[in-house]
Amino acid sequence: MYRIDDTHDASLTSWVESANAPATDFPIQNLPIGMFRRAGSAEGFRPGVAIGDQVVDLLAAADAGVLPDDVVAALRACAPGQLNAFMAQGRGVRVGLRRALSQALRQGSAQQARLQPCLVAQSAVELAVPCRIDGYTDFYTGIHHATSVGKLFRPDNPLMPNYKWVPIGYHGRTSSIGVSGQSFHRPQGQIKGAADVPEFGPCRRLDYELELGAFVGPGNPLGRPVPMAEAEEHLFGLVLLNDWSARDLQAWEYQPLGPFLAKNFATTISPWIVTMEALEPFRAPFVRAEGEPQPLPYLDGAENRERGALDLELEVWLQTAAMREAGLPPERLMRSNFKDAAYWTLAQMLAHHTINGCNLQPGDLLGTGTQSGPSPEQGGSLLELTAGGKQELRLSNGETRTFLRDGDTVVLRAHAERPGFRRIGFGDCAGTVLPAVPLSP
Ligand SMILES: O=C(O)/C=C/C(=O)CC(=O)CC(=O)O
Ligand SMILES: [Ca+2]
Ligand SMILES: [Mg+2]
Repeated sequence: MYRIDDTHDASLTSWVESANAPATDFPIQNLPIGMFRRAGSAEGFRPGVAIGDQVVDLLAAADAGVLPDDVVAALRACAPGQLNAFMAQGRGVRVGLRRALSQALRQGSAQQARLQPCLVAQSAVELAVPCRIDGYTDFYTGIHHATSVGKLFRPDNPLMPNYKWVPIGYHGRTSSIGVSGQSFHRPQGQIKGAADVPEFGPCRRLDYELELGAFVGPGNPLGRPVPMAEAEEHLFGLVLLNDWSARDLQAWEYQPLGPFLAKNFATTISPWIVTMEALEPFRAPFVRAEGEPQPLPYLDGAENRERGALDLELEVWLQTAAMREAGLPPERLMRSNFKDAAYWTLAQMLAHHTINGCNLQPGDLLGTGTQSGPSPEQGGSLLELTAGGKQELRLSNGETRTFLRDGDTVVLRAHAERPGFRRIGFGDCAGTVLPAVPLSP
């Protein structure tokens, strides 16, 4: 088990000055991992770590002799643009990288001269989906989201009786997962019309969903469930995830098999994977309130009860085309906290996913489901914030929204903070809606 160590020390500062700014998402205590290349170049994407407004080129750092041998071997085993071989190694190698970089990037480090040439400005790079994602599963752990969306879709039966026993999920699609900066065309399809005869056209109720995505590190062999006591060892780290949703397509198509074309046209993730180690100081007890069903034994465990939850602030911001043209920044629509929103922990999602023998693989992505807070203004989707499209949201520039318009950019943000520790951020997860593509005749 990994616990807080000197890499979390709040007094640590870096010789990369921008990493010491109080508002940075990427202080020396974070060290998230992503895939980058110089903007506009045709070179392969390579592994990097964000520090302040810079990226440490990890292969260059390996050549400079700054990283331990097992870390270097795992990084060199990665195919271009694919972190999977590194992810497969598990916690030991990941902690080795964290400790080595924490030492080398510290103020006063003797390795500064060797590491300095391995830095590239974030403003000069482009980022990619960090690994090959063979499997993507989206859970439904946000109980406030499940209850309010359930009321809209099924007024008599909002929260199904299985909800408090089974971490509900569905298998999503990997081909349309993109990284922050992704833009996508408004989907079109079948929309429920009068008398159960559908209309065809562009989605009129386009929405976002505020989620976290957990990347799997080491996988499990087919037929061998991961017990709760080992589940955390299979988690690599977290990103933000926007599960763009076409609510009108969804309402018509979802019964009986669940989401299909309403959710597979685009999914946007943030580029930097914040490791489980960086989040260590923000673990929180997982408590089931009095009177709630206790998890079945295969979803229960001492470590999960003690520290299965995560204290993470989540936010949704919107920048409309008019705001952009007027030079106005995005505006915050809501905030929630993962520990108040999720009915199941990451470890429970992972253990449940494998209990039937299903094999997870390094680089698989588990979406948490929409993380709405307990009060109505904490909805993690427009569907909730506008009561199903019935109450317009008024923006500070005078515009209104029920659902997304073409040109809208949605930005998800997250950070963890706690007295005595540095604030850890995730960077932006931004995506923009483009107009629907007319069908060719
Ligand atoms: O049928 C329903 O109740 C709703 C299903 C979903 O919206 C699926 C989903 O993406 C769940 C989530 O993000 O929490
Ligand atoms: Ca979702
Ligand atoms: Mg999606």
